[in-house]
Amino acid sequence: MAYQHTDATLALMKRSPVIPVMQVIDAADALAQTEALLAGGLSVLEITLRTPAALKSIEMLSRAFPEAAIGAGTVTNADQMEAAIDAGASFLVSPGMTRKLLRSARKSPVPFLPGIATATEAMTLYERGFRCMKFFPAEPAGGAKYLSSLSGPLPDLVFCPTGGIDIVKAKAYLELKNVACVGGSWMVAPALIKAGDYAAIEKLAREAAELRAA
Ligand SMILES: O=C(O)C(=O)C[C@H](O)[C@H](O)COP(=O)(O)O
Repeated sequence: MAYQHTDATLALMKRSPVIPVMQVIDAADALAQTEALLAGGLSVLEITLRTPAALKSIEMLSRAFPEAAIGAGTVTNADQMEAAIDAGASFLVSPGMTRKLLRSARKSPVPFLPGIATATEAMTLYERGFRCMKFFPAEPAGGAKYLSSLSGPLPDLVFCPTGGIDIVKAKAYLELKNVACVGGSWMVAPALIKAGDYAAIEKLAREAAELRAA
């Protein structure tokens, strides 16, 4: 059975060439990061559920910035999926996929982007009706060359590579025909956040927003 949010997932992936993968410290930081990223032209934002402030931030940001797509990342179990949806996340991302997550995704009102790192995992998801997937961890798993090799036998699949990507690598991934967008944290690096350098975040976001998928 085709995954019901496939078209919505694809539209989301095509909305922006880069999805920033954010770790938020607190509400003030979440707000400042989001303002900088939006000012730079990136409007699909993934807040990882890796910090205690994540869920509350998703709730606050999705109210404050209805023009942006505020999603939840690092969704590794069904309870987190439910909590992220309750907080108002407009999409959900996982580094992988489990049976339970896929079952919950079928009931979710918002798109879910599951992760794969091998041809077998990609085929398993395809068998379950998914066409859109995260390729994680992109660089350690084989990089652009590896992902490009999947497009021959698996031409219907569309990927968002994430993990170890910077602006230069992002450009190479976006040239692949099976890539719609890339994910990464380089424009919201912990050092920039620690220094409160939101101007640099805006500048890096602008540079990322100017990249284009082939
Ligand atoms: O949290 C998740 O859902 C993940 O899958 C991991 C993140 O996407 C990567 O940590 C981002 O990669 P970097 O750009 O190398 O920091």
